[in-house]
Amino acid sequence: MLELKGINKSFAGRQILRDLDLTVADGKTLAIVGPSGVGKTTLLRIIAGLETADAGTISWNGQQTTPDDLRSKGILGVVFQNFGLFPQYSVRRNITLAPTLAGQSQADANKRADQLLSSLALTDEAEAYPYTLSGGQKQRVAIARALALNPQVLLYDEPTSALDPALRDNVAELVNSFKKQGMTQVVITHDMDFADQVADTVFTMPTGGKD
Ligand SMILES: Nc1ncnc2c1ncn2[C@@H]1O[C@H](COP(=O)(O)OP(=O)(O)OP(=O)(O)O)[C@@H](O)[C@H]1O
Repeated sequence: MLELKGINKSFAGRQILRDLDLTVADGKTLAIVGPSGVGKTTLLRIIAGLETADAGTISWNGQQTTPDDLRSKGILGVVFQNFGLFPQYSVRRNITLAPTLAGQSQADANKRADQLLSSLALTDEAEAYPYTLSGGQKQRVAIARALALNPQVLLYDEPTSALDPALRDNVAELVNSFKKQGMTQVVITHDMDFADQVADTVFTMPTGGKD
């Protein structure tokens, strides 16, 4: 179980998050919703270790931890809003880069990447470069990359915002299929229909943080 307690964050003296508590139950999908500017991405960046909270704690299975630890141990995988793919690398290399940097052999990383590519209907794109892919394909590569380290929690930032509306249902199907496999997922979204399709629990960001 991932737990955040008393998270505070200000930018230039303006408080965005105030004493925010959040619990992500194992095997469930939590949607974090709220209007633009309320601090959803800031919260995700704090969980992912890309931003530092001014105060508050993060625990994993009851033990206090740090976002860096969660990511370096491969507990947490993040799917970024604009996919964050490395343009200079093939799809397969995008997926194997983190595992090989973490010490896996290239052969093992390739094997896992090929399994993921197959399960996400991307086998034919393995050698392609990101710029040649459609939005939906880029999204699935970003998901494959986040899954490559076998995370226990998958975090998505606005997974439908860069997609054609018709592709939203595909992403919802994927999220729901990962749930069936036992994955814990956190989805940041302003798309309430998408939240309804995937979420066990919807957490509405409090707007009280802003001065
Ligand atoms: N690095 C930063 N420096 C200064 N202000 C920032 C920084 N990052 C975010 N903010 C401010 O914090 C507030 C919350 O931003 P955030 O991106 O977290 O909101 P959001 O809820 O994700 O919005 P959206 O749905 O539009 O993406 C905004 O007012 C934003 O301008």
